This record gives sequence, structure tokens and C-alpha cells, in this order.
Amino acid sequence: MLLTNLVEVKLLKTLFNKIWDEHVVVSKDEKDLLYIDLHLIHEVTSPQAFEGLRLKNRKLRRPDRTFATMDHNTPTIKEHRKKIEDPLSVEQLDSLEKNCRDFGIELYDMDSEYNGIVHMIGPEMGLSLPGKTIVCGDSHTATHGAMGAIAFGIGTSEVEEVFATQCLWQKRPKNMGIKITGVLPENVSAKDIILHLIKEHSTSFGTGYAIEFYGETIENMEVEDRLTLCNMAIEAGAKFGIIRPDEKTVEYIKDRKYTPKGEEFEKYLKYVETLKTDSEDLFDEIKILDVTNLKPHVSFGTNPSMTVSIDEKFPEANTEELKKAYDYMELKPGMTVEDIPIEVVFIGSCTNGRIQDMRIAAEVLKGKKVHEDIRCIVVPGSMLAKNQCEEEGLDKIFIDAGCEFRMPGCSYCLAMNEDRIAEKVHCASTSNRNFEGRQGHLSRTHLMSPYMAAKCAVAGRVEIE
Ligand SMILES: CC(C)[C@H](C(=O)O)[C@@H](O)C(=O)O
Ligand code: SF4
Repeated sequence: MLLTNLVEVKLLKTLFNKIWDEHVVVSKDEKDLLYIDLHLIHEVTSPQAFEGLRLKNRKLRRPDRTFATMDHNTPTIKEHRKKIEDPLSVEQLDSLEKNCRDFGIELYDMDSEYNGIVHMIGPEMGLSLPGKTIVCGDSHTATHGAMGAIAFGIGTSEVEEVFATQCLWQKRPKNMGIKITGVLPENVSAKDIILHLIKEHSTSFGTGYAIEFYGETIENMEVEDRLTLCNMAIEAGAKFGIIRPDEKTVEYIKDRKYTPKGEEFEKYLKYVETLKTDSEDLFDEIKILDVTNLKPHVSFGTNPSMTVSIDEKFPEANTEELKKAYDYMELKPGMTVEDIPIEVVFIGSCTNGRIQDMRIAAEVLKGKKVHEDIRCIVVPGSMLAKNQCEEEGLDKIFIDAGCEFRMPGCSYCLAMNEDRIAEKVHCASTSNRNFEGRQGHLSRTHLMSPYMAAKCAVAGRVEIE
């Protein structure tokens, strides 16, 4: 009896470790060589890696497991590439196109119906699936972990390594469980949960960990919101975020472009059922959050932990970092989110540019007008999301309200394309980063949910009620 128990105990694993173990090719010196199922690439972090391959005369190991998109540098106005003025952007986009042609990689360029931000198109096309190992030369790759996968951002030299070998040496992280319980109040979302967690526990509490989000709130949460949650794991310091795949996940992946079909799908579902953490005791650390009374959260400073719940005042400037942030933002302790002089509202990015986010924003803006002091820009994160908006008439709602409705891309999330926030301008943004100059030189970013951003567009300021 005792022996049986021992054997059983040994076999129990976290969801993360199950997938990890299934992908280990060989181990050495506390590191594992992981097989990579899916490699997503974009124009910014791939050119040097391709160059490396050419210089060393190496081949691309699995072109069929590598997929490319153009997102960071692409303009969001209707006229595509011919309008790009920045020479570096043109060079990066042209190189991606040439490299994909030379190495036989499927590229979703600006003319493709599947084009979009890399972290949007993976799940949307059924490429990012439960049980897979997924990498991309981009820090927000943890997003895909919401599908029940191991997904993480890698550097350019690692991109080259995966190109050449389809494998990557990695040190296994520790496992943290974040248990989320309670019913989310109306209009409070995954974005508020992750901002709250970072506010409470800092921007580094996840360093060295893979974070699994679980609990009844997660079970009741739509896949698109789970993607938002995992997207910002990196803002908490964690390279990995992961969520157990369930019926909602299966429903989401079913019938997508690359999802297995027919019998193969049925067989695959049997495997998906096994993808769960066997016991909470297996986590190296657990944090618990009850969201029953959670309010919307908005950032006031220059990292995501400098955030308040909308019923709070901005805190004392008791650190050098906070003092510097207040100076930069021209805001003061004791103020509230209502005092932020917002001029631009940006609804988009890989955090909140999905169709669900568009629906929430449209619901708020329906039949209303954007405040005269506000410029409101809506950028669906992918062509699929944009086309879906048009199918549902959301584009009309946005345009009638006075918003700009644009082509997909990273857009105002980062100042790498033509979409930039002017100096000293405060932007209510549904993106994930708010450091100095993130959205343009001397720009000021305030992170919030699509619901809060859309409300702000109408009211002309962040609303407390
Ligand atoms: C350009 C890219 C390398 C970068 C990242 O890795 O995250 C970008 O996507 C970002 O969000 O800052
Ligand atoms: S939308 Fe923003 S966070 Fe996401 S990949 Fe693009 S630049 Fe990075």
C-alpha cells in the first residue's frame, strides 16, 4: 500500500511540468534541451537570426513549424507599405519577406487575411494549442500559455538556435500558483486582475517562476480574457503564464485553421484532458486573490505596479522611483484617476485588441460621442478581429462615435511605427507597458481595461463611477 502511494506521489505533476517533461530531449547541468513545437516570428527580432543562419551556412530545421507575421512596424492606415517612411521599418519588413521566401516559411504579410499581432494570430489560427511548446522573439509570448501551453519569449540568438535545431536549452522555472476566486463584478476584467496583482506584489514577484492561474474565476473566464491575463505575466517578472485547458479552450480551438480535425481532433482531446495540475501542493508558492470586491484599476506612474484601484488616491511619493514617476507624469500624490488630463484613448494591442475587447468597447460607445477633448483610436489586433468587427457592425459604432477605426498592428502600444503619442500627452491605453517614452518620446501612458478606456473616451476623463 505504502509503495503504491509512493509511486503515485512521484507521478503527480503540475500542468507546466507535465508539458515540460514531454518535451525534454536531453538534460545536462540543470538545463533541459526542449523540443519546440511552434516558432512564431516577426520582423523586429528575426533579421539577425536569419543572417546568423546564412553566415554559418545552417538550414532552417522545421519551416513547417515556423510562422511569420508583420506587426510592430506596420502602419495602421489603409494604405500599406508604400506609405512607410522610416527606413529601418522598411528594411525589417522587406527582410522578413525575403527571408520567409528564401527559407520556405509561411508569412502572413500586410495583405493577408490572417495578418496581425503575433500573439493574436497564434491562438486565432489554432496554431497555439494545449500541450505545445511555443516560442517567439518577443517578451509577451506568455500570452499563448492561456491555451494550456508552455510559451515564452526568447532573444535573437535563441531565435537562431530554434531556426537551426527546433530545440532550445532552458532551465526549468519554479511553479507558482495564483488562485483566483469569486465572481468578477460587472465591468471588471482580467486586465484589472493582473494590474491589481502587479500593484500588490511588484513587477518582479514572478521572476524565476512559471505562473499558473487557476480557481473558479479562471474557470468562468472566457479564453480571450485568459489571454489578457497571461499576456502580462512578463510584467510581473514571469517568463511563463499558463492556464489549464478546459471545455472553453476546446470550444475556442475547435474548427480553427490549424486545429486538428475529425478523428485526429477527438484523439487529441483525450490528451488535452490530461493537461492539469494534479495537486495544489505541487506549487512552490501559492498566492490567493478574491475578486469579489475588485474595482477597475488604472496606472498613474511609469511601471505597471504604479497603479491604483479607481477608488484610491495616488500614494505618497516615498521612493525615488515614485518621485521620478510623478515628475515625469506631472501628477501628484493624493490626486485620483479623474485628475489625469487624458487627451488620447488607445484601444488595441496584444493585451486587449481581441474581438471580445472590441465588443466591450463598442458596447460603451454605442450611440455616444467621443468627448471633444479626446482623440480615440481603435486598432483591432488582427485582420480576423478587424473583419469580425465589420461583420458585427462594430466598426460603424466606433466611427459614428467619432473614433478612428484602423488596420491591425502593434500601433500605439510602442513607438516603433507611425502611431505615436505626442510629448507630454496622457494616453488612456489598453496595452501592457507604461514606461517613459513607451508610446512616443515623453508620452504618458495610463494602463486600463477596454471598458475603462472606452468610458474615458466618452467622459473625457477616467470615470470613478
Ligand atoms: C519589439 C519586441 C522585441 C518587444 C518585446 O519583446 O516585447 C515588443 O513587442 C514590446 O512589447 O516591447
Ligand atoms: S502589441 Fe505591444 S506588447 Fe504586444 S507584441 Fe506588439 S509591441 Fe509588444
